[in-house]
Amino acid sequence: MGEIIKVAMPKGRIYKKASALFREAGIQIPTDVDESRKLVIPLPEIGMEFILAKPVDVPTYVEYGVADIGIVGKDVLMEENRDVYELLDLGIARCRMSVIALPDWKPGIQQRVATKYPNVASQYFREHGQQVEVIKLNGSIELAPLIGLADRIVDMVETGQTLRENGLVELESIFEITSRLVANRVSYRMKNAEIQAVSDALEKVITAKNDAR
Ligand SMILES: Nc1ncnc2c1ncn2[C@@H]1O[C@H](COP(=O)(O)OP(=O)(O)OP(=O)(O)O)[C@@H](O)[C@H]1O
Ligand SMILES: O=P(O)(O)OC[C@H]1O[C@H](OP(=O)(O)OP(=O)(O)O)[C@H](O)[C@@H]1O
Repeated sequence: MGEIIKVAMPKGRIYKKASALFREAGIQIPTDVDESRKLVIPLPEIGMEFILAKPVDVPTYVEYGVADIGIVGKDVLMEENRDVYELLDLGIARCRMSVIALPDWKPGIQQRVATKYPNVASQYFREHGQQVEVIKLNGSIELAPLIGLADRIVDMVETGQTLRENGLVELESIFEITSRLVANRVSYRMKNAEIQAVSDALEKVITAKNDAR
């Protein structure tokens, strides 16, 4: 028997997609974690222990080594800038990070930008030589231009439904987002066989899916 791998799993929309992927890879992880309030879930039968975390905190648990591996969106990795080893692009929870505004938006001096991703937004506007004031929000970002808090927002677009229903337009897509498998750098060395086996099993399923496209 190998060592137990501690896995930081994000609660919410990624969990559902990730659990489906794990199961396709032959790793029978539970699908009903949302129905319980339990946060640490021992799964000795598959050599794992799940830590159910808020998505944005996953890289923190992995960097500090309290989780050996984790699943997290590229958006969070870009924003949090934690020292973790990115093992695999899982290809799930696909969306993009974009700059968004009302259709009549015009460039101006010292504009305000609202976002859940202040580091990503600040870097983007710095690189584009635009001076903006970045305002951090925690959700419903699309509200900000509608009610005059900000001129533009930086947020995720998946289907575009939120934009359409609020009369907003995408000015530019900054980068593509999918969920990633990440590992703690020390764990990756110490529990290499176990972690690599999980990564390989997932990669096989992802490659088969890509080939079928
Ligand atoms: N509309 C979307 N389509 C696809 N993936 C998305 C979408 N929105 C977010 N994601 C991905 O899912 C991750 C988690 O999003 P989710 O909405 O579950 O959590 P959250 O809003 O950060 O957390 P919480 O709801 O607990 O505050 C994001 O970091 C991103 O990678
Ligand atoms: O293009 P769409 O398919 O409409 O998806 C994009 C929306 O999904 C995310 O919001 P989420 O559901 O996480 O809500 P919140 O960030 O406002 O809490 C994102 O912040 C957008 O608002």
